[in-house]
Amino acid sequence: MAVCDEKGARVIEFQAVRKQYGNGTVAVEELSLSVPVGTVTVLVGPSGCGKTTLMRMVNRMIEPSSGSVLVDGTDVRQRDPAQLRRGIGYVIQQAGLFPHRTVLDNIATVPILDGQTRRAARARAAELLDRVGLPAELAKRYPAQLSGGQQQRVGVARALAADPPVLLMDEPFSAVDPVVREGLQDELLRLQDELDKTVLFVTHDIDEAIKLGEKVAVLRQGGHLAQCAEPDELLAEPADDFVTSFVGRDRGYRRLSFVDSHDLKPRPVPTVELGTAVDPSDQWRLAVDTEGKPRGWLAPGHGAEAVLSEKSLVAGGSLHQQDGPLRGALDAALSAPSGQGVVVDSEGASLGVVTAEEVLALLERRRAAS
Ligand SMILES: Nc1ncnc2c1ncn2[C@@H]1O[C@H](COP(=O)(O)OP(=O)(O)OP(=O)(O)O)[C@@H](O)[C@H]1O
Repeated sequence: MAVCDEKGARVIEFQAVRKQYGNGTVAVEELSLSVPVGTVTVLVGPSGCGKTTLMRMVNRMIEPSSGSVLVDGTDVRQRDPAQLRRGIGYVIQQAGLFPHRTVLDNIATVPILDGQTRRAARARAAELLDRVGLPAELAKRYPAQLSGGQQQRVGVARALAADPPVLLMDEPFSAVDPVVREGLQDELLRLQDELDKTVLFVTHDIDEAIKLGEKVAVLRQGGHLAQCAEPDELLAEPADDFVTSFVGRDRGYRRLSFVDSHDLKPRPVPTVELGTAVDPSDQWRLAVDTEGKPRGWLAPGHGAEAVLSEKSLVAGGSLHQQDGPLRGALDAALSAPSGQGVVVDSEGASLGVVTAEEVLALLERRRAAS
């Protein structure tokens, strides 16, 4: 049986928990898993594999048939459910907001129940609105007057309002489109950097799991824990055929997200500055602004303009942040019209270029060295 057993403090601990529903369905089968303090642990697996059941056992919305769930070292059965839930934020798909309360009052609900004055709770709610990246003018709107992504942000703000040490998030971003979803994921990572909550996050999307989880627990049908590992390890060494097929065919490429690029050396590239005169050339040249930030490429044969303007340029590819994950470097090279990925510093100024060949050669050298 795969077990996720960290040394050190754990906030949530599942000890041989099993759940069989009244109709005989075994949703979770003798599963042990611990969620370390201050980490994001993701439960991922196909539909019906028991993720939600497992998560809801933490706040006693569902009771296990056998085994125990501990929060902060105490069996949750010894805790009063209402009191237990105050210390556990809960975010669900479609946000689950109260439709007849304004955004601000939705966020302030739990602190008011907790005994805060309406004024203090609303002030805190306004602060949280800002923290989850929503403009203050949305405060007086009702949930139906928000987009799906905005509603999800309000859902996250509401869960954070009582400042709970633990957050349960059940497919919170699955109802929004991929672009909004990516924004919400980035926001969660940024918030987590500041807040250091212990988060148990459920998704059926392996990409989301790998992006968000410091630990990823892969479940398979019948609530079996197939593997629990850091994302990099999951991609590098899937425990069995099920995990291999679940993490997908392009896992080699995706794994580059966890490989650093500190020894990748950008090469100098011929550059031309926007707004200046340029001569013709048979090479691709990188166009930059006065601060050295890339603005696009000037194709071979172009030039001889009195003043170089944006309309002469071919749009550039993605940019690779110096020392960022190697996937970014390969992507920059593959997406650039010149085949040369631009490496930028923290200010966004160009440091030079790398080709896909150079990225692969670096990987080869590292492999040989290890
Ligand atoms: N109240 C219930 N009574 C009987 N069976 C249930 C009940 N709730 C869930 N199940 C069953 O238990 C299994 C696990 O369900 P659960 O909702 O935990 O899975 P899940 O992994 O969260 O699925 P999804 O990704 O589709 O939300 C499923 O087979 C489901 O049909």
